[in-house]
Amino acid sequence: MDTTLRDGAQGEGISLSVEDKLRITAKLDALGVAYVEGGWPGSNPKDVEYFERVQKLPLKHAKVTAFSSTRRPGVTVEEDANIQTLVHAGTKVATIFGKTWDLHVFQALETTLEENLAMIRDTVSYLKKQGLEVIYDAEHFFDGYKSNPPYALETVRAAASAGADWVTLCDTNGGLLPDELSEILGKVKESLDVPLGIHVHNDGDLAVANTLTAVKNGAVMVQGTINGFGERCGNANLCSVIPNLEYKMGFTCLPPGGLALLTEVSHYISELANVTHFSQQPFVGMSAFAHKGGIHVSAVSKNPVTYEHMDPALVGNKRRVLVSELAGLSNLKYKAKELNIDIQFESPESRKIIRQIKELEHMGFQYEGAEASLELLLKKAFGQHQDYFKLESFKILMEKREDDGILSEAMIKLKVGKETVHTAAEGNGPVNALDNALRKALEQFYPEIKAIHLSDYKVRVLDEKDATAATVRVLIETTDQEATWSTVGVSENIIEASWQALSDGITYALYKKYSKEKKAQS
Ligand SMILES: CC(=O)SCCNC(=O)CCNC(=O)[C@H](O)C(C)(C)COP(=O)(O)OP(=O)(O)OC[C@H]1O[C@@H](n2cnc3c(N)ncnc32)[C@H](O)[C@@H]1OP(=O)(O)O
Ligand SMILES: CC(=O)C(=O)O
Repeated sequence: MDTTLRDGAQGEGISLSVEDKLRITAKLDALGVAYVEGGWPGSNPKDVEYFERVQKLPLKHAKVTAFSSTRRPGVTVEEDANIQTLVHAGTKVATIFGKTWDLHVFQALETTLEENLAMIRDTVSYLKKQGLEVIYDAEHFFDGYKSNPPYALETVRAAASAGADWVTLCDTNGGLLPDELSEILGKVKESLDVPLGIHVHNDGDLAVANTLTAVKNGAVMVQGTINGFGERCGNANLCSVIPNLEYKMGFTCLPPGGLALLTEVSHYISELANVTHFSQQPFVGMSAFAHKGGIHVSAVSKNPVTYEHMDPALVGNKRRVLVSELAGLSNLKYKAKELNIDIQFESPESRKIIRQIKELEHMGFQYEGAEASLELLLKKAFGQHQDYFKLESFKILMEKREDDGILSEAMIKLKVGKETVHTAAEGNGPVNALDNALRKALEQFYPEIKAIHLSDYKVRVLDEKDATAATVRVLIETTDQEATWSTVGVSENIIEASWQALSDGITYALYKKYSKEKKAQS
């Protein structure tokens, strides 16, 4: 059961529109998730609209479930607005959370232990009478059990005897240890005969471990979120839970082919949630199968099992090799093959380029984040590059006027083939002016440049103690309709570092286009 749209949306910085929620529901359905918890209709109009519209989605696998608490103390289910909105949400499944922990009964609900049991019973039996499948989430089950074992068991028995189809044990505060979970789950199984689920938070960084332990001990429903989004430190990350269960433990969670969609789904949901995807996320992160150390790459080239716990393709991810100051010849070999560069590996040039990369990284260049600059460097080292233009000079003027803000203007002189071009352009800053002047100069020769734009510009000060004289690294991301590529520049002068990255970005675009055309012709 995926709860990205409900508990995931409780994560700091996550806000999904109705449209986003519908698209995520369809994506989770395509992945093959059995239950999608879509939200809490009694909470806000967005979720009410979602439940209205989700009924029209043609879902193949997923049952959509709506969430709510049990009725409030001292009111009937018919009088409780939350329960009534839940019933009108139009789903066939409802998830209800109720209190297990006596401390919560006294201090959060401010009621009695008996009334809490009645709230659970009344709510579950009412929803069953409405013909709904009911998942009962026992909030704080483990903390409740530690505080008062008989009462904790009584709450879940109340839900089961009222007809709950599932009882989910929750580690709501996320501080549980796997051994504690096994022991308590064992006790629950002795006194409850209903399918058990598990819902854990990640405050002790153990949500995945606890979830796997619960499944090993008999839980048959897992609740979690894509990328582990969720309240505080998040929920059990389904992108880790699913491959561990399927690939390592032999359980089936998704229909055939589902596992291989996991990386795509994880990135898609990050994108819609507007959250940068965590590169080191196990299984689905960009770095999950990225090899940097020369020793690792050497061995992986011989047999990937040497440094990979599984084949990345099984979860739809792929192997990457990074070239940096920690590279050996093996990194270069792998990268050259990937980039289609013809290299004599045992040649002095290969050793020379590795040395050059290490020296450049020592100066502050960073090629693992700037693969386009690396590709150009390798092409140059092996005589396979082409100069599409050559800089003769540039000049930048900046003028601050009292009433008119800051004006930046760049003048640039380039050689393209035998012709010399001289142009000027303004910009809202010196780098923008330089970028505009460079494009203006080149557009008459390479009109395709119009389709290219800068999509990111990052500056990092490398040696802060030198204050304004410090070396800076500029990383630029350039985009056309098809792809995005990154380039790097390093200098004590921010304009020079920007120029290096800018000109590499444009050169790479031209190289990409013309090498594609050359290939098509041959
Ligand atoms: C463990 C979990 O993640 S549970 C899900 C948590 N998610 C959310 O809270 C997000 C959605 N929540 C909301 O939109 C709002 O909190 C609402 C609409 C549900 C309630 O809003 P309000 O009526 O203004 O109440 P408020 O949020 O201040 O307090 C929560 C109330 O629910 C009560 N409550 C808490 N758990 C339960 C429960 N299991 N059964 C019944 N009532 C409960 C609390 O005692 C408190 O009651 P009080 O107002 O009498 O003190
Ligand atoms: C139900 C729920 O979200 C929790 O206990 O964490």
